Amino acid sequence: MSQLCKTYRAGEIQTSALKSVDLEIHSNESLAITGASGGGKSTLLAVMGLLESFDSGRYLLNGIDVKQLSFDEACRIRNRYIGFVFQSFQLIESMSVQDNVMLPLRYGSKKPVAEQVDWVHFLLEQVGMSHRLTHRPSQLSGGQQQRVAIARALVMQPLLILADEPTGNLDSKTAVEIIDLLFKLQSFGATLVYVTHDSALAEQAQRIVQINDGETGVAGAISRR
Ligand SMILES: Nc1ncnc2c1ncn2[C@@H]1O[C@H](COP(=O)(O)OP(=O)(O)OP(=O)(O)O)[C@@H](O)[C@H]1O
Repeated sequence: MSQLCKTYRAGEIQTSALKSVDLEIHSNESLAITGASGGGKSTLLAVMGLLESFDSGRYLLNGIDVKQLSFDEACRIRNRYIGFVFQSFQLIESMSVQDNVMLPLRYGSKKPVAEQVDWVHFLLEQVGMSHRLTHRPSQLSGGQQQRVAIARALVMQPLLILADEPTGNLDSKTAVEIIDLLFKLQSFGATLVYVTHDSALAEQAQRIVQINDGETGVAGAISRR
């Protein structure tokens, strides 16, 4: 993305969240986004994940010019290629663990239901949650909820995993386990981008980008490896 700008508008109030962001992310790399509170990290992640629009600048996602996408095309690409993990897990309370993970398949997969169920069970096994298939999210610990959210993020085999403070609500031991899990996914070929305030967690990424006051630093990204 280059010279990307985003202003939130609510009536008379305008907040310039991204003023000029230049960022190139390579396939299969891991990138941590850090910076001061209110600097635009979550907004940047939301724009990257096609959850938020932007006003000006250019964003090419896997060669696709995002500005040219219709709403429906953006939804389809988001569901098919991008997996999200949020600080607050964002699981649907009225659904079981299994149904939460299955949800993206309902809209984006033509596989027979039996195959979908097998795939969901396999993923839940990978994140250590296959023993809680029928539980509701509130019946799980924070770390368990995040594991389920990660299984849901993976169910469409996304090329890009976007995680916004994925460990923000977890104790430090569980945080390390969750970050390790995210890196395991990256090692299978996905690109991993995560926002964190925790400098130790940020330093595990191949690159760290600082965003403050809506702008990436003068050097853009700091190369770590
Ligand atoms: N939905 C919204 N409507 C209006 N302004 C918003 C909205 N979301 C964020 N902002 C504003 O945009 C700016 C960037 O917010 P953002 O949440 O992206 O920052 P952040 O770096 O993720 O912050 P934090 O580290 O505190 O989570 C802030 O000034 C914020 O007040």
